[in-house]
Amino acid sequence: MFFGYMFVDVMSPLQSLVNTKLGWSPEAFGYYAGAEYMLNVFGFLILAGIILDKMGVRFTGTLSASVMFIGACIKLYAISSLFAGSAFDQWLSSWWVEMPGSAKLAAFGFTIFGCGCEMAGITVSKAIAKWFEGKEMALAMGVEMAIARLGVFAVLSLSPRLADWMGKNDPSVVPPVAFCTVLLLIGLICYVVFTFMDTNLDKQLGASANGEGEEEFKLSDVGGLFKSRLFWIIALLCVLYYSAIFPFQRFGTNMLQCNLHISETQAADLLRWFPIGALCLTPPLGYFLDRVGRGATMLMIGSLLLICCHLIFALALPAFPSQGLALATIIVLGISFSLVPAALWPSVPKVMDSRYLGSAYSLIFWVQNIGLFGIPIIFGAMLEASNQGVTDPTQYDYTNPMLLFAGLGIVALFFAIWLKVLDTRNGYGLDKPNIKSDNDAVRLDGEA
Ligand SMILES: NCCCC[C@H](NC(=O)[C@@H](N)CC(=O)O)C(=O)O
Repeated sequence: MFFGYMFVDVMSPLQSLVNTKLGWSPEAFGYYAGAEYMLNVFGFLILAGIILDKMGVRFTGTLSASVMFIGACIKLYAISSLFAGSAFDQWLSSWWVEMPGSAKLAAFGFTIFGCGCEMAGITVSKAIAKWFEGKEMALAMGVEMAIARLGVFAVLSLSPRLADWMGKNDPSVVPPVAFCTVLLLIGLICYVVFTFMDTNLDKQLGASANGEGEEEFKLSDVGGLFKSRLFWIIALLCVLYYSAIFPFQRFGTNMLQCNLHISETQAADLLRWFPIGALCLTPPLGYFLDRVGRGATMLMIGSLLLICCHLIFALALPAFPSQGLALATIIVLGISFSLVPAALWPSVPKVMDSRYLGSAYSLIFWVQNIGLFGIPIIFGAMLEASNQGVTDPTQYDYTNPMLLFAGLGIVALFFAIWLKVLDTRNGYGLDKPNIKSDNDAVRLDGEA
């Protein structure tokens, strides 16, 4: 997940470079960014859930890491000089001309990568549930997410610098993307190593031949989930919250550059503190959740902080272009980005039957992906509409698109409050600790 998240955001700090070098408009960049989720939105994630439940974490993880690598290779080719000016490029550029050929092919590669990455996301959640059942599951998920955030931090730091690899006078998008593609290959090898460890775990547990697939995926469970009010509250909270987070990560560098009138590298250096805040806080919050609880409250506070931060970016930062204000807001947004993920993902097993937990995760990811696909496109279009006639990509006005993020946060807060009310009324235990008694622990020490 570390290398996967690096690849997801490798182009985020390079928006203006991509604009000048490859001719991608903000709208084209928005389409490219949304492409990661396209096939997932059109049902791939549901299929991924079925594959995961049928084939288990070893097969699905290896498959997803391979798909991520293949998608990355396509994207690398799309932005390279090998593709530029080729007959394929000319043909791709000849239709839907607002979207250059390189952007179309890169978006296609990103779509393939996105299928692998999201499949890996649900597989990792299921693997953690398998390895840490009855133990510190929230802490384990928190550490996994922290490692992923470290990847975002690393890539925001490295990407602009790698772009200058050939010299500051001739920056290029190719070195950072090539670097992250190689990392994905290393990630695939790491997962293959994990499959041997997982086989050993099954042997230790005396599990059946493949030790997996206990939770059969039933289509009727999907129907049941769609009829569940609780499922929709969680899924909608998830999509609204994350739609104001991940797309922000992608456009944030340019937003800071435009508001603060600083270089791309300086802006990326500021933005990288956002995942760092989340990196530091998500594991301790997972630990807290395992032992003390307060998951539903954390979801409310996290949504509230999100709204405040995006309102500051939209309204206060253009009026008071201070790096200090930007940094403080980024850090608070990082705190919000710890509270909600730390509480959200371990809450799902509390309210969903373990029989269809894998399917529940994949369906929540699916609903979430619809937002992650659509919002960057809407955001890019709003940015373009608010900046008619602006040709310099460092002079955009980000007020309206940032207000969109704040609006998403307001609706997310509404769902967080609703969840808290239902939890108080029906006693789902979302505010209760995960670990009831250390004596209940199973799996790692093999004792029931
Ligand atoms: N094991 C993964 C838990 C979910 C982590 C969560 N990621 C997502 O929700 C992804 N579907 C989003 C994406 O890949 O863009 C996170 O907080 O990072």
